[in-house]
Amino acid sequence: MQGLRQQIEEVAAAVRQRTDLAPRVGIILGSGLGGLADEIEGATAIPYGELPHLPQSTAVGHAGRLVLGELDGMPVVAMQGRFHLYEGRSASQSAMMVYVMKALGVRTLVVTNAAGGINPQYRVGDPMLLDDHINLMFRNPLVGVNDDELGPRFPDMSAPYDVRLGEAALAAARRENFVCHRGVYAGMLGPTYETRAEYRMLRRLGADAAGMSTVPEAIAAQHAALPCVAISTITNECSPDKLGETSGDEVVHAADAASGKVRAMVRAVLAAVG
Ligand SMILES: O=P(O)(O)O[C@H]1O[C@H](CO)[C@@H](O)[C@H]1O
Ligand code: HPA
Repeated sequence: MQGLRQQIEEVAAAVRQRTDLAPRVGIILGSGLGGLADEIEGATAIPYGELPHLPQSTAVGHAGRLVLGELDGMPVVAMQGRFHLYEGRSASQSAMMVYVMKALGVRTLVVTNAAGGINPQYRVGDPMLLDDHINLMFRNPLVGVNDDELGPRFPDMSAPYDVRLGEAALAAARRENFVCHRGVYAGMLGPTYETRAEYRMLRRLGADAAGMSTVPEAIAAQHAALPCVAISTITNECSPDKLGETSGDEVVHAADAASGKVRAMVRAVLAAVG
């Protein structure tokens, strides 16, 4: 067995020692969105430090543990904290948990994140369903020898985000009467936020929002043939003509304040998974 697959199996085996629950949906909780895990019933929480091969999660607003249990009757596993490239992780490390979740039984992945709104129509607190992304991290989790048991050497990326499940998330926004955009996420390496000129460039490239995560996870999901839905919360407005200062605390606070909208959308996806 190749190194990565062995690590995946060992992490999954360590999780199985802690709970019999076989999760069907995996949820990655972004900055300020970890509170959704508190709604999981019958929860088993496992700090990443108690699992093999996993680094500590160091990002602000990321608790760093896996939570397994039921959300609206659906068996789920939630990552309360993710691994970013700017924490010094390789793209492969930052995406490994996607394969672990699949090994545990997950068949759908829901990814959430905090992002800067580049589209001038976007306001702080608005959710954005990812329609597509642009990988400007210049890193890819699939670099290296491909393990054909995990997925194909050259995965198709023409539609990385599941349209039907995305529609269910948008329908929740319509039902609950809040604005939800559908747009393109630019994945940046970070940890600096972007300069005015960079935001202007990103807009010209066709991006609606920018963040420092999600892309490696979505690539791994595509590689592993896991349908994926991703939702950003716009935490700072960064159209170049009205750019102010941004801080990590401001981002976490804005994501937390708007988290009820993302929670409603995640629940709608769970209901649509059936
Ligand atoms: O994408 P998540 O993990 O939500 O976090 C976002 O917020 C942090 C910056 O404030 C970066 O980590 C960025 O990617
Ligand atoms: O403006 C941003 N840029 C990159 N990542 C982010 N995460 C939250 N806001 C931002």
